[in-house]
Amino acid sequence: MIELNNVSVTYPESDSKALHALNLTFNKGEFVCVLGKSGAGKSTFIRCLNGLQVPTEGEVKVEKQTLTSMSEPELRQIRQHTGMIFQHFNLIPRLSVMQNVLTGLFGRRSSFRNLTGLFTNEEKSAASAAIKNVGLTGFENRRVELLSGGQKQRVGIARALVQQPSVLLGDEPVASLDPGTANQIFTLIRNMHDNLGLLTIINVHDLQLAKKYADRVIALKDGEVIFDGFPDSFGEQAYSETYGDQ
Ligand SMILES: Nc1ncnc2c1ncn2[C@@H]1O[C@H](COP(=O)(O)OP(=O)(O)OP(=O)(O)O)[C@@H](O)[C@H]1O
Repeated sequence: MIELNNVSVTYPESDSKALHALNLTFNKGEFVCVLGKSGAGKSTFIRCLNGLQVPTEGEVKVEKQTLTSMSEPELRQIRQHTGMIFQHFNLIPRLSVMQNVLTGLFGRRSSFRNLTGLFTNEEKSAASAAIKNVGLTGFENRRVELLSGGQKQRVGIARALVQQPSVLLGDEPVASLDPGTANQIFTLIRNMHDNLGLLTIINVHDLQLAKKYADRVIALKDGEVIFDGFPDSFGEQAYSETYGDQ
């Protein structure tokens, strides 16, 4: 479970708040899409959920523990169980699919073992299973720079999967993909979410994707929550409030 209590973020050298006193609770099993136009605060919000962004006010609690008061090992433990997928995939282009997926295991290994680049057979089997789950069996040794955008995002998902996450966060993971591929990636994420009983929170530009895949939609405007409810309840009024100038 993730809980935000009065969370605000003000960036240095900025007059306005990127997030404004957010109070939200997310439970295991929820598939949440976060909508909002450019600059609404979606990325800042997602980054607050795994401690990449520290709130200027308020607190974020994960499993009842406050992120900001956690020790480094505790924070590592939380991050290890939080998979993250990104718009630009954040892969290492010259490395293979297998090597990229194995980096998902770094959080649970010592820095020394990570430096050696050596992995146990068990770790390699876990990575192979994740690669199979995203439909990339046969591509294990392919350099990721040679893959299509959709295939790269599948590698990103496999890297998250190998972490054995309980939470999956996505910052515009399909914004660089064509609509057909975006749908395939969302189907894959939704299946993974259902099979593993995750809490999934994803920023998305496309309202249709949010309506099709999410259980809950949150809309942000100028750092404030202006809608929080079922996708079917997100109608014309909410749309124009979110994307218009009202
Ligand atoms: N590092 C930063 N320093 C200063 N201001 C920032 C920084 N990052 C974001 N902002 C500002 O905070 C606000 C929210 O930005 P954020 O990136 O969270 O929005 P977003 O909804 O994710 O936008 P987009 O869809 O364009 O990625 C914006 O006004 C932005 O200009």
